[in-house]
Amino acid sequence: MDHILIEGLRVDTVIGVYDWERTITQTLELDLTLATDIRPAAASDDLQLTLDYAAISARIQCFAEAHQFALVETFAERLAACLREEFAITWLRLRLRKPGAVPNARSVGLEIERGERSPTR
Ligand SMILES: Nc1nc2c(c(=O)[nH]1)N=C([C@H](O)[C@@H](O)CO)CN2
Repeated sequence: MDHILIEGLRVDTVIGVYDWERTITQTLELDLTLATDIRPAAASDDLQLTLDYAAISARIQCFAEAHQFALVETFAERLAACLREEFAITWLRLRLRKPGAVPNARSVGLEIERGERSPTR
């Protein structure tokens, strides 16, 4: 299976469990791996036949602006569901980081995988 990658996508959103976090926006950093078969697009040189990483990135920006979750877990789960509904994504891996959330940690966040992987060809 082939993968389309989106790495280091930074989005601003209201997110956090504490009162002070409800009054500000914070930046989340996302890495996505999106399973697809790139061969039809490659054979025809046609964007319509693949996952448009620009359109997906724009949708993620829009999603972040439209929601105000407490937990990064909720953000990740709901975003994964949204992307799978709106794009032809059979499987995805989403890594999400919340920089600066824990002062002495280089990074905190999570990684999820959703959907079914097609058999390896
Ligand atoms: N597993 C999680 N732990 C914590 C979260 C979270 O979303 N998932 N959030 C916080 C706070 O909002 C933190 O980011 C603020 O410093 C704490 N733990």
